[in-house]
Amino acid sequence: MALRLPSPFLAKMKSLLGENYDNFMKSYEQLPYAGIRVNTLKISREEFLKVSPFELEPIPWCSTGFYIRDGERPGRHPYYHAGLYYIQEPSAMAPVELLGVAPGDIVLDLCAAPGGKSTQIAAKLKGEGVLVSNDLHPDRTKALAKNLEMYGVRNAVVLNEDPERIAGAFPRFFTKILIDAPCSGEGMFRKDESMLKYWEESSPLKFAEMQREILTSAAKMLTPGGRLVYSTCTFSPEENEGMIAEFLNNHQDFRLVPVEHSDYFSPGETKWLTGQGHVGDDVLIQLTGTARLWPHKVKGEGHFMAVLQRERELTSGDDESKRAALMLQDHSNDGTLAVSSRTDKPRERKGKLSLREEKMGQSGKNSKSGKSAARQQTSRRGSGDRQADYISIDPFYDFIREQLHGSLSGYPVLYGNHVYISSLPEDRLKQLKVIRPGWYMGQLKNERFVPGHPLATALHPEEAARYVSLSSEDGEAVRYLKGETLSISEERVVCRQGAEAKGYVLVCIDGYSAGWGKWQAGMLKNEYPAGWRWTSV
Ligand SMILES: C[S@@+](CC[C@H](N)C(=O)[O-])C[C@H]1O[C@@H](n2cnc3c(N)ncnc32)[C@H](O)[C@@H]1O
Repeated sequence: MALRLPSPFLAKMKSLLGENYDNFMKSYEQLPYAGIRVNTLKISREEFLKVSPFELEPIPWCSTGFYIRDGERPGRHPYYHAGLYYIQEPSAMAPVELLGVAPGDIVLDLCAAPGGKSTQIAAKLKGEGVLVSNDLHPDRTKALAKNLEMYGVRNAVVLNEDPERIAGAFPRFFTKILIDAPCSGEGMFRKDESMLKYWEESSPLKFAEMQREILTSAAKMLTPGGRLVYSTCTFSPEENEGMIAEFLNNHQDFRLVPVEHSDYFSPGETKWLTGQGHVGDDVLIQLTGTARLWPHKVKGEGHFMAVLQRERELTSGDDESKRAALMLQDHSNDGTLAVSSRTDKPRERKGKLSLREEKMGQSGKNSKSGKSAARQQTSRRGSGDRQADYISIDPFYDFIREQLHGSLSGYPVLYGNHVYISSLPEDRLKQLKVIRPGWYMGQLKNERFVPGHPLATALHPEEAARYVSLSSEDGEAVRYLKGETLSISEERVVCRQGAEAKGYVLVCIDGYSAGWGKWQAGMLKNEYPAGWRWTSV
């Protein structure tokens, strides 16, 4: 059925596009393009090209992105569950490519759910540096956290906050910021018809209001010399060139970094700004350096991107960014731990961490209830006992020493009896609504440590004491993903020197980690979490 586009939208596009309008309209006669992006945290691009179950065509603006043929079902392959690729609309892969992320960067993805761009940023960080992924909407942060876990990201913190509150906690802190802004979604009508339901003539102005606030908060968090990419999937000038013009007018210490225009990156439309208030000539010239992806010019949906940079000159406010860089360079001098399976337990902590008073997902404003939860735990364990406020983390250290090979670096954080390794010190997150303070290790239970699923998905087989690899082709992998117990002979359990086959096993699909199992006497007990299971027939 043909797409029924709202007539005020069509009239607007006609007046904006003039002679290009007919070409633009023809794009709605085509099917949207489907894409996947290789997750290089788990597999290299070259390896993926060798094992890909799909016919791939490179996406010109993203070296790890590929078009797949219409009708393919990439969500129904075991490699999807092993996190080898992310299913992503091709144009949506462009903004992160312009952010220039390098390992060691301190990155904020401010409007991040469900995590397409966060997983792309994480792949570029290669596990070094910090990724803070935030979304305002609590429900959407669940999908965000799950995707970061599925794709084996070790150094992400997930927040559910208003950007202005994050700005209060992290002034001039981030070297890179992405704002993939909430927008009127005009560029996605072909891909996602449901966007049409919410569109009204007034939508662009409504969203512009939100975007203005988000940009203003983000500006406070960027280090001097840092880079900010602003992107939308809409055509309206108020949300795009107009928003950036206003931002540059109000932020004299920012300049636009021009995007190199090409067959696919078209220049920003400065002539559309007429009547949008005063825009100086200097700003107008800069704005041509923004970029648009047009559905009638590229194989992808409509997108807009602007790259902004904060001037580098040193001011007194630099102290915080310098501290951030130092903090990341040295985890060892401030009471935090470099957790390594090859070294002994750090002595200064005596194997214990104090219980955190707030519970997961509770912000400073809810900390009262967090306190009472902690108190209840204390009283259950007996008042007057000085140990009552403490939980032994020893079983966790025992687990990593016995089961893992290699080093895990970061700040160990306890939320209740849940252990995380965070890329930020715990006190940096104190006042914020934290969904995940870091990489989830597992749970301390009855003086034992039960490893969590995200610990497994981010490991490589050589880091585990033992692993077993299931084939994606003979149905065994799907049976594991469905939660079945498998019969696995002892010879198939690959053990690190000195380890016996019995115990926790990293379960891999064609050599790529997917979850835990527990092997004993020829049987692999399934530890794949119920909520993640393969449900299609
Ligand atoms: C375009 S979507 C982001 C898509 C995401 N970047 C990705 O690649 O998967 C915009 C997101 O902004 C979130 N959002 C809306 N208002 C926000 C605000 N004021 N601050 C932060 N996030 C906001 C929405 O919940 C939505 O998830």
